[in-house]
Amino acid sequence: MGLRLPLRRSTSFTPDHPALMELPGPTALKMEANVLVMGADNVGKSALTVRFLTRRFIGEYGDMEFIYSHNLTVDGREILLHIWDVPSSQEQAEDSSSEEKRIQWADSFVLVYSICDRASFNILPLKIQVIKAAKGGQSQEKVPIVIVGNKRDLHHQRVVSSEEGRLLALSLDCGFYEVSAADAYHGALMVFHGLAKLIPDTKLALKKGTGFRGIVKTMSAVFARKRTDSL
Ligand SMILES: Nc1nc2c(ncn2[C@@H]2O[C@H](COP(=O)(O)OP(=O)(O)OP(=O)(O)O)[C@@H](O)[C@H]2O)c(=O)[nH]1
Repeated sequence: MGLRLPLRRSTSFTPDHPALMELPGPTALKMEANVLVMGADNVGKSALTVRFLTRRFIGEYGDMEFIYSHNLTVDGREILLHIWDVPSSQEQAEDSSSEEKRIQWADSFVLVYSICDRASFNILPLKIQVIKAAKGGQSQEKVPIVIVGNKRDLHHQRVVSSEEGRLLALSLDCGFYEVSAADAYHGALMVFHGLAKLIPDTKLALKKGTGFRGIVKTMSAVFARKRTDSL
């Protein structure tokens, strides 16, 4: 099977939440960060991402893989987020080294589960352990991770309580949000805004090579070995 690089899309963003109305002053810092959206299949990773980027919920998202670039202003810092949403079908077709390389690419992580799907919640501790092992190493610096319980609108099908989600996040030192990508935009906004707040300036440093060319280069590195294997 041929391998393809994720397409890159840019979106513009005008905050409308009062907390986000802080316009950057002339000395505002411009920074970049890579965000990896992870979780089990069908939990709403694409719905959450697309809701944040476009404010819309379109229902079905297919299997397209994108890196989206999107500006967000947080605490006077203008941050260009590069958000990589990996369809689970893609993940399942890969070996674990691809996931490891994506984790290395990312500075911060959104881990999504569905409140109606216990298994999607149960896999999170292991995923977070893998992320922390790969990113944390010997460093004491906290890895920016938010856990998101999605599909909050389906309360009659709920099998994971809010308390369980909150406790897991607390025990793993992560942010926590419960949202419905289907119902509202602000939950999705709060997820990415909250994540951006967790990213320290040291990780947001103006990194050469995180622009498009850098991403393509990184993606090429991620898939180079597989492409070679498939030749
Ligand atoms: N009721 C409800 N349905 C949702 C919500 N978010 C997503 N969905 C639905 O759940 C299904 C899966 O959503 P996706 O965004 O494609 O999920 P995904 O995690 O990206 O899925 P994969 O492609 O398997 O990785 C779709 O039918 C969505 O319409 C939500 O908040 N509420």
